[in-house]
Amino acid sequence: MDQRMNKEKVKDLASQLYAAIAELLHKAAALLKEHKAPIAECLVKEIAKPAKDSVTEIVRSGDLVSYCAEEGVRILGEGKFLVFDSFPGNERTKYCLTSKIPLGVVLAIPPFNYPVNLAVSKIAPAIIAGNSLVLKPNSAGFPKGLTSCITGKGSEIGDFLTMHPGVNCISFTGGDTGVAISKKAGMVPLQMELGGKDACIVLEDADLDLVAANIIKGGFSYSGQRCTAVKVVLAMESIADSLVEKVNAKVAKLTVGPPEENCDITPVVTESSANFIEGLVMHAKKKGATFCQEYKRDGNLIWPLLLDNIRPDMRIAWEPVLPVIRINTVEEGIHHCNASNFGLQGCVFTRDSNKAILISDAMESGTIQINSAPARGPDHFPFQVTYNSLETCQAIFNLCCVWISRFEGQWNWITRGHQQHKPDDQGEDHCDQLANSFLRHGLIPPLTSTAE
Ligand SMILES: NC(=O)C1=CN([C@@H]2O[C@H](COP(=O)(O)OP(=O)(O)OC[C@H]3O[C@@H](n4cnc5c(N)ncnc54)[C@H](OP(=O)(O)O)[C@@H]3O)[C@@H](O)[C@H]2O)C=CC1
Ligand SMILES: O=C(O)[C@H](O)COP(=O)(O)O
Repeated sequence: MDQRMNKEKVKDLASQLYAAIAELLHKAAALLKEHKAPIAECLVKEIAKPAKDSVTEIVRSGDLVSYCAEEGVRILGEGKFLVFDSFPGNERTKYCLTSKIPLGVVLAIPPFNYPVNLAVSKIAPAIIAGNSLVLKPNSAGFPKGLTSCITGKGSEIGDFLTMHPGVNCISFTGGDTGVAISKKAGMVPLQMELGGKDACIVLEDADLDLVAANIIKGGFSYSGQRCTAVKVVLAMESIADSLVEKVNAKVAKLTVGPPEENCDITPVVTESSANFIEGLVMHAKKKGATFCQEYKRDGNLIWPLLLDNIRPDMRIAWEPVLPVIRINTVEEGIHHCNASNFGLQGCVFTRDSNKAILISDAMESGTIQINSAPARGPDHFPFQVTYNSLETCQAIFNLCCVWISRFEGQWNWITRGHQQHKPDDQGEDHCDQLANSFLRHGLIPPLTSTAE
């Protein structure tokens, strides 16, 4: 009896769910912004992100949480209404209503480089859509059970989490690890944002001052460790000398040192990262690349370096090291860009808008910026990717499809369409799952048995 009453209560609450969660998210956003200074300090200490960029990341994350709350209530409130006779051979005897329902438990795994922003970009959409969430590695501020945090090394606990039968969706951002996860995870929806090899194609007619400024911003901010960093410059031979000169002049002005002092270039995240970069630099040197600056390293701190006359047979370096490949035709540039499997973003610099559009179309990357460096933000813009960067979309819900038959003047609800969630060990049905979801959200009190 109590169970039934609670299920009724769940139905009553359904219309309030999104609005109630949106309120929680707005509170979380306000908390994030209120505590931006101590949280940013953690980023400075843990990942050596320059202090001002760390604060920006927290503020931007707060804004994103609020944005998800606002958009979520609108988007999730929308459904579809289809009529049977819109497909050949049918009469209007049936209708179909679709709405969105939660997937269940979402496992969120963000990377090191935007630990707050890329965590909230998974948390907020999952939560507003009515899911509960397990985050590796951090989370706070929601009712008990709605979000959980499991810390540990990915190499040790990763398989346990990603192959856990209670997980209904995995939202991952990182490198090749995502490819391995996709092979192990089985039949759960995956949202993957993986690495990018973002190319910057520069044509003869480009505004070279603008290009140089964007190469510096795109290639060297957070020491080149953004997935949207410019990773290779593909410059037409006729302007390459002039462009390299302008970029070099700006590289010389970059400050190098600790994140606390807001230096432009700060230590890369781990010693193994620094060793990896050094390996690539040494390989390029052996193969005859032109070093525009002296290669300099102190521990994990690597001074910014532009490597000119890079050829495709060199294992091209990135992070605070930026390679320049000189090209003679646009086709050559497109070919180098498309040789990578990591088509996250790219950019084209030219004054010719027709060419810009044609080249953008030919570049096999999710997003191409014209006359501007690659960037994910503003965070509400679509962030499309191709190939091993995989599909990206942070909205997390199932489409709940309801067919309605009109039969002899009556409306019959005949089926509830697909639900991709895995039933748990207790064989929860959809309504139980919703009820438990509400419980987890703290929107209804726990069931108490009055039967005895
Ligand atoms: N496309 C995009 O939007 C973005 C992509 N990136 C990419 O992320 C990469 C850098 O981030 P990084 O953190 O080094 O990436 P990794 O792929 O190494 O790690 C990403 C996350 O996965 C965890 N992990 C590691 N092994 C496993 C496993 N077996 N199962 C489950 N989880 C696991 C890591 O935990 P642990 O740290 O404990 O190992 C970490 O939390 C770069 O390639 C960058 O291009 C970064 C930002 C945005
Ligand atoms: O994916 C990343 O590395 C960050 O989300 C980059 O965001 P940005 O390009 O807006 O700095």
